[in-house]
Amino acid sequence: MSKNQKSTWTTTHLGVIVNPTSSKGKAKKMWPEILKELKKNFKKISFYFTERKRDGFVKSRKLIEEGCNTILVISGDGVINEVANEIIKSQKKIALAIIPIGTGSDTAKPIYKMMQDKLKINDFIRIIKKGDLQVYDVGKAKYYTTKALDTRVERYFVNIASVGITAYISSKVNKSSKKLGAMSYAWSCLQTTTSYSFPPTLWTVFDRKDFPKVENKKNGKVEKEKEIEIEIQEEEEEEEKEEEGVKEEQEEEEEKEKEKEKTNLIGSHWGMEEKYNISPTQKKKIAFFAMGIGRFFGGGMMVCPKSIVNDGYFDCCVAPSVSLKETIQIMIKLRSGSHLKLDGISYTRGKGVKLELPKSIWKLSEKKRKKELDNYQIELEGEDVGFLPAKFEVVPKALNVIVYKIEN
Ligand SMILES: Nc1ncnc2c1ncn2[C@@H]1O[C@H](COP(=O)(O)OP(=O)(O)OP(=O)(O)O)[C@@H](O)[C@H]1O
Repeated sequence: MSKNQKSTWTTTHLGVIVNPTSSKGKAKKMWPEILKELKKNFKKISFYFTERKRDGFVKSRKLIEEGCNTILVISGDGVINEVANEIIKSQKKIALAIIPIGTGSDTAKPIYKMMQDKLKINDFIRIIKKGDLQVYDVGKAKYYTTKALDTRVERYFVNIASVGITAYISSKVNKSSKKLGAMSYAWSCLQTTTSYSFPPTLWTVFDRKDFPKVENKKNGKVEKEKEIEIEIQEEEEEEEKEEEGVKEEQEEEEEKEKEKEKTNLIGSHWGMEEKYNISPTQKKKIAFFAMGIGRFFGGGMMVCPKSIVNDGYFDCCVAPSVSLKETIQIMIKLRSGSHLKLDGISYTRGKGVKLELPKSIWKLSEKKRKKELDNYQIELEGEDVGFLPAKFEVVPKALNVIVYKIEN
């Protein structure tokens, strides 16, 4: 295998998964033409349409059982994620290929070196047949799927995972008809920025590796990190003052004990500490925390512009909670990746990340806590999948992807 971990792959049995609903039915319309071309190039083809949400998991398991050695996904990021999960879990050497037809299609952007919009069906098929295979790291996320925080699952991601306003936006976009196409994200972003309450969040990066410092430019200034930093300690003290006199001393003691038990049970110790070097836990009100194997999310926002798909690290980008105007400024700069120059943006690498809820959340009534958890959602490849607390780890070189290589 060459230095950049590329090799050539011959597809002997091609499996295809088509999401007929992705990009408002575009994949379904294009399928007859795609199938005709595929038949000219591949001897053995099996294919399925996804019939409902999460059907990508089921249909890709079928293709793996049928012995396919390449699975081509014709869809957006959501179904790509489902198929990638089954390929990784199978532990078989199966190549993932993509014809990106989705609303956002962010996963495919590094794979096709941003050329995907210029490529025609024939080009995609030629690339898949040529079989330039690249090894990808993937992320493994462990999080809660219910607001009662009683069900915990693991799921892989091949592009970006994030929490904060970005996950909140994803949940809004996914509930919408996506009728504005890629603009759906921008529209929901504008609507959400005015209604989202930026919550205090705790995060720990494991095996942290910092980039050399980027100089801040005056015209791109947002409030200094120091100014927006909210110490959770202060908040807790304030809340405690408010609570003073409301509860009997004994009741308070009992509550503290219960709280301790609960935070110990939920996400406070997930075995990351033994495995990696720990950096100090940060406590801040944030706009978002994104960690990337890939570079893009939200339909073309380059949140992790320095990310390398197989360096063994997540690129972690943390945006502070600032004013509405400045949040919009960050969102605009995300399109070109120039947000890294803004004050208050933190950008580092790590092999693992732990994201936790502030302790103050346990002082809320169950009803209020469940409502507050809307601000602590997690999105993987644009799908809102669950809630904090959560841990994320890089699984190095876990997936083989057929990529576009510029030919001389
Ligand atoms: N036949 C179907 N009916 C309803 N939902 C489906 C169907 N097939 C797949 N899904 C679900 O649709 C969601 C979105 O799919 P996908 O990501 O492929 O398209 P998209 O939303 O247009 O693109 P992107 O994620 O790139 O914005 C996924 O959660 C998937 O499970």
